[in-house]
Amino acid sequence: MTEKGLLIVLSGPSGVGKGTVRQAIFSKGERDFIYSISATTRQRREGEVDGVDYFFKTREEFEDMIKNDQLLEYTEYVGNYYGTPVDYVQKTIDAGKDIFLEIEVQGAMQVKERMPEGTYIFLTPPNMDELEARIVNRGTDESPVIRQRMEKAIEEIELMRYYDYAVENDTVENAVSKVLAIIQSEHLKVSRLLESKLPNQGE
Ligand SMILES: Nc1ncnc2c1ncn2[C@@H]1O[C@H](COP(=O)(O)OP(=O)(O)OP(=O)(O)O)[C@@H](O)[C@H]1O
Ligand SMILES: Nc1nc2c(ncn2[C@@H]2O[C@H](COP(=O)(O)O)[C@@H](O)[C@H]2O)c(=O)[nH]1
Repeated sequence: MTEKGLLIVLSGPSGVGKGTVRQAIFSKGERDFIYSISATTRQRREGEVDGVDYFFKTREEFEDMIKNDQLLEYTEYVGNYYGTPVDYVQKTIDAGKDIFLEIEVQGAMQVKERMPEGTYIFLTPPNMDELEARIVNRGTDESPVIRQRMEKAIEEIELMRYYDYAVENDTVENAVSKVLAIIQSEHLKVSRLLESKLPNQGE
């Protein structure tokens, strides 16, 4: 039996460092991880590339994706749609590769309903002042949007209990090693399960 890839959902409030931690994990090159590129109707930020950071869509295009069942999950977050194209996720897992979804909490809960076998990791900030400082220092959002993101963050942290793991992103290095340890242990669980299903070689 071929081992399927893991579905890894890295979630947590905006600005906590999901992207930073995920990129640091990918650049270590320890496994052949794949990133699930989301679709969004949000305006492209300076430096963002269509098809690399996001698939940038109009609202009409996004609503067509919803109608055509092309999304594993989607949500409206601070005035824009965000969603995960389903085909790519399924094909990657079937090909035996691990796929990372970097998404907010409402979407993560939808994925958990559909794919409970996934690994759900919630990244937490050391405290709320540090979270706000990270969003402000990133310099990508105006004050009203920062306020909305911080209000959302309080609601999102309430839902942390529905995740399999919580990892504090105090330093990127610490968070990366904790997430990698979780993935390694999830792989071990899958391998042991597969071994237990093989016919006994000694018989
Ligand atoms: N451990 C850390 N210590 C200090 N700063 C950090 C840490 N991790 C990330 N940052 C910084 O915090 C800011 C937000 O990080 P990042 O964009 O990765 O967050 P995110 O959770 O992916 O945000 P979003 O969900 O809005 O895309 C960035 O400027 C990043 O450099
Ligand atoms: N439910 C989903 N949330 C997503 C997806 N892609 C990104 N996100 C999350 O949205 C917020 C805002 O992102 P930003 O790029 O505007 O800062 C953040 O928490 C992202 O993780 C998705 O496909 N589905």
